[in-house]
Amino acid sequence: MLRQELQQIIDQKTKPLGALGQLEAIALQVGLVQNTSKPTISKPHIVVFAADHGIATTGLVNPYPQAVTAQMVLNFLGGGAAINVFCRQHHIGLSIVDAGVACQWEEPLLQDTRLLQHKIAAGTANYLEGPAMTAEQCATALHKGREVVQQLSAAGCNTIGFGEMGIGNTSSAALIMSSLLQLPVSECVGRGTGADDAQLRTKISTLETVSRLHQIEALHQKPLELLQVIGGFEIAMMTGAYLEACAQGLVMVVDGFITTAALLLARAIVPAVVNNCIFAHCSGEQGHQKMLEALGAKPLLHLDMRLGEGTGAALAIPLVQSAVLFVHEMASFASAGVSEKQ
Ligand SMILES: Cc1cc2ncn([C@H]3O[C@H](COP(=O)(O)O)[C@@H](O)[C@H]3O)c2cc1C
Ligand SMILES: O=C(O)c1cccnc1
Repeated sequence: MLRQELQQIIDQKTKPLGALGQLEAIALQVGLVQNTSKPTISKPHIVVFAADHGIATTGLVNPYPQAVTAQMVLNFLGGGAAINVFCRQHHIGLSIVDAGVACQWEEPLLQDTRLLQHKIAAGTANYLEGPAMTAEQCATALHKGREVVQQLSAAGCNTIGFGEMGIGNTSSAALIMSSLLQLPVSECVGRGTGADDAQLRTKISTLETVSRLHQIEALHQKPLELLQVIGGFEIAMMTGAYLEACAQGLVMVVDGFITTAALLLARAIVPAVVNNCIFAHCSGEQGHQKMLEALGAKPLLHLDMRLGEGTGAALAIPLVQSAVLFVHEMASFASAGVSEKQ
């Protein structure tokens, strides 16, 4: 049995039993995902999906203006965002996807292959007024997310993390969490990019209205409908991306609040998707810890980060690499002539 074989390899390394803690669990998990006693991390990659949210034009749920989404996409392409810094530091590949940013790019950006152009529409519709997207838009977004992962997998990437950029998307994530975990909206909504007390009260009451309007409580076994009525294009593409990464046998490193909400959707569609997931960190966004508990996840890092973009995943990928490297490179008690426990 592979599990026993891997455990034995780990236990025979020159260290007290279990002394590499969570790294040992990760080594075992990566071996099982890759179905080998010699796990490897090759071409680790982060994909940032960017899209706008109709609700963000109201200013009821987001401290920053909608225009920041497009501005941050330009910042990603210019190499100046946090995710750029961490990916450069750790030699992680980075792709930026326009899933539905509310702007018209001009030349030469339209020809710039570093921005994957999968714009479904210029932002979702405002879900205070109706469904965020049509069923067709939702299906197309899921499919595009799958395609992005297929291409990376075909190019030799076996470890992937997802990030997002979309002003207002902590609201979609909170509604997804509320429905799928059957929790009151108020327990799922956090301050996002920094709502003050008054803004937080408005955000909660607005999202409670949305929850009633679309009866999201009743959609907990209908993840696609839920995604369609209150989701975002970046969240839909991430959901498809998780499903494809699972189908391709990739290791997935899960980032923060919004990316975990997309994973909750993917899990509602294919429960086994979580077997391939390593949880990078516990975000400072209220609600993330409860999401992680619901998934039975033990995040690697606790840094009070609440940024998104895949930043937590980028910081955790080196730890996953360390876990795999010790399996390959550490001596065993026998090979190094070290005495075992009496
Ligand atoms: C400059 C800036 C850079 C960011 N990078 C990620 N986010 C994060 O904040 C947004 C969600 O928060 P909310 O729901 O409160 O709008 C997302 O775009 C997320 O990725 C950013 C937000 C800002 C302002
Ligand atoms: O945890 C996250 O991913 C997060 C939290 C707040 C704002 N944006 C992202």
